[in-house]
Amino acid sequence: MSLYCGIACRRKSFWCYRLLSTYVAKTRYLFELKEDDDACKKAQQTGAFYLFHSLAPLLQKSEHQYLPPQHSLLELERLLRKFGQDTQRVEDSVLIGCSEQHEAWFALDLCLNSSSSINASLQKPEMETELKGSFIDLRKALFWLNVKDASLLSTAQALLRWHDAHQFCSRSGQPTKKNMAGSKRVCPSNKIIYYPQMAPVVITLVSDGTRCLLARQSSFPKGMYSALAGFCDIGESLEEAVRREVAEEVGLEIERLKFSASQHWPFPNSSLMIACHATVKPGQTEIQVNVRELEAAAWFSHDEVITALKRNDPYTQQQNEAFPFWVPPKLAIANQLIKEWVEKSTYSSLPA
Ligand SMILES: NC(=O)C1=CN([C@@H]2O[C@H](COP(=O)(O)OP(=O)(O)OC[C@H]3O[C@@H](n4cnc5c(N)ncnc54)[C@H](OP(=O)(O)O)[C@@H]3O)[C@@H](O)[C@H]2O)C=CC1
Ligand SMILES: [Mg+2]
Repeated sequence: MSLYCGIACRRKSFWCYRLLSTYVAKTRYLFELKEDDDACKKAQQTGAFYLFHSLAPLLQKSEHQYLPPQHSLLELERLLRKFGQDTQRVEDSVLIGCSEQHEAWFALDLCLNSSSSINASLQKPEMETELKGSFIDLRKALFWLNVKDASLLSTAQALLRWHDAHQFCSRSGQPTKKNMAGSKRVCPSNKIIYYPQMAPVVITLVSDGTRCLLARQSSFPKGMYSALAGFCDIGESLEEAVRREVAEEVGLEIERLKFSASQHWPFPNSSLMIACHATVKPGQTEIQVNVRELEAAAWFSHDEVITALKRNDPYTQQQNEAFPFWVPPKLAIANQLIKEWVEKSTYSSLPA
């Protein structure tokens, strides 16, 4: 009897998928592909591949949107041959999800980890012509992609980057070997298993009751302000990390904290963003910017924030000299926090 669902029908697969809900069946199928290299290799035969070049996803423009094209295994092998690469490179691909019909989705970077990466790098324009698309920086692409594709490509980029950066065992110095799905790497000499990692990051929208606090780093695109964010230190709870980050960055003490949501964020090295709302102690609103961390921080009114939320796609708006105040794109959790604050302030200002 199956350990997981009590169904006595283990055959070739781990479980009898027929008897499970669509979501559970999909989850169990992905689990099987991660655990079983043969099942994963088999899934590649009927799977779909998303292509990257130096971590930039391939996108095609169609009417008013950008879409990441899918390639079958046969098409991918033809392309690899055409680009002078070994078809064995398919095994460098990573599993990133599957459809409800169990078509497995993989991602492969045509440049990273290629034995001829210099050639692959030079060939980029030829590849783009052949593929009828462009490899676009993911930070920019996030403005143009729908939620589903953005999430899939973010996972893919994070996983491809992790594999590229973890090719050697930190104990033995020997090359590590990826499993077929790319859910782990193993050192053949000492059997140490390495799993892809995410760094926990807190992101907090601080409010004084009528205004919210937004800040910018010098590395942000011009005019963009976001909620305060910071990596959790070893040994800290989520609450301690938020309290410390707010004190460190803007010199304020927070009073109340409320969890909002979380999000995987692929930049710079895969973070788990944990988003919260916080309030400061009454009357204690004087900001002291830590200039080693931030370029500027300020309180913004409800109306200013509403105007900023309406300014989307600043990459196409930066035509003139002046850069208006704007906030991170819809797909960033900072945007969600800011929207929640605006909605809450709007409702609370309505007469009872
Ligand atoms: N999705 C969203 O809505 C948003 C996401 N973010 C993300 O949040 C993250 C954290 O924000 P940020 O304000 O930069 O963080 P911090 O305020 O913690 O400052 C970053 C500094 O912390 C150091 N650091 C400590 N631990 C790590 C680690 N595990 N990885 C990388 N750097 C570390 C780095 O120092 P050094 O560089 O000297 O090594 C870096 O300069 C960013 O990666 C950003 O992309 C931010 C805002 C919005
Ligand atoms: Mg910070």
